[in-house]
Amino acid sequence: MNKYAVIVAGGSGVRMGSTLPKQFLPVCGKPVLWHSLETFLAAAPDMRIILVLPKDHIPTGQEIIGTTSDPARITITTGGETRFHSVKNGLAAIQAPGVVFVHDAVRCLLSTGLIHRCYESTVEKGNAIPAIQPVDTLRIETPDGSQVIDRTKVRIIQTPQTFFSDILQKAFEQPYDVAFTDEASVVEKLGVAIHLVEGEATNIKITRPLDILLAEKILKENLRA
Ligand SMILES: Nc1ccn([C@@H]2O[C@H](COP(=O)(O)OP(=O)(O)OP(=O)(O)O)[C@@H](O)[C@H]2O)c(=O)n1
Ligand SMILES: C[C@](O)(CO)[C@H](O)COP(=O)(O)O
Repeated sequence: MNKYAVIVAGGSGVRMGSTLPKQFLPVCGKPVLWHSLETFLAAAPDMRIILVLPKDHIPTGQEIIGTTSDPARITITTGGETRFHSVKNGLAAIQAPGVVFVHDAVRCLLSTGLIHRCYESTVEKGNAIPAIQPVDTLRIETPDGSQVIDRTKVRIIQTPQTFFSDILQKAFEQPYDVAFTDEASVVEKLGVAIHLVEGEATNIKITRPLDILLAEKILKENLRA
């Protein structure tokens, strides 16, 4: 079956507060984005990657692709106004039916094992959304204050969110809604059931400066293991 990774790197990284968007910042000497590309290239020899980049950073992206182990398997497309629009642009570059992994470029610590788990679960159940359990106590704000909620019923959602291309492309024909914070929310609006798979605690989304330090530490430990 054809395998496509749509790796979205079209954001500006406001919460990181750096001039250079966070996907280009170094972690262990290589750009964040490079680590994500290499893991997808390593996951399957027939994996093709569609990399979604901000318009102004396409030359930087091309340079990074040139330093990967297989630049020929990576094509570039331009990002949009929101993550939804960037994913939609990426999906437009898919030429033939297959399984599609939509992944945040800034979750650069995912393992090939997680990619394989998502693939197998998609083939079996139609889609796969990585999720982990919260470790903190959770409260929801109410008009009177706040109420504790049952954390055993809550999951933290990650990427790669994995689907068959036909359903994903159809879902992304829907008009944009601010409630679309990930692919699962877009596909679910078509009435499709969403299947969670076990995510990884180390599959963090690099968002703030602290996350760069955490990513360095996790990557060094992984390399040692
Ligand atoms: N218009 C956008 C916005 C986000 N993304 C990508 O979606 C992923 C997750 O988004 P997020 O962490 O929110 O990134 P930013 O939007 O860049 O960060 P911020 O919200 O802090 O500005 C990132 O890899 C980001 O580059 C994208 O491709 N296109
Ligand atoms: C897709 C995602 O990473 C799942 O946790 C998340 O929803 C992206 O959110 P952001 O607002 O773009 O950071």
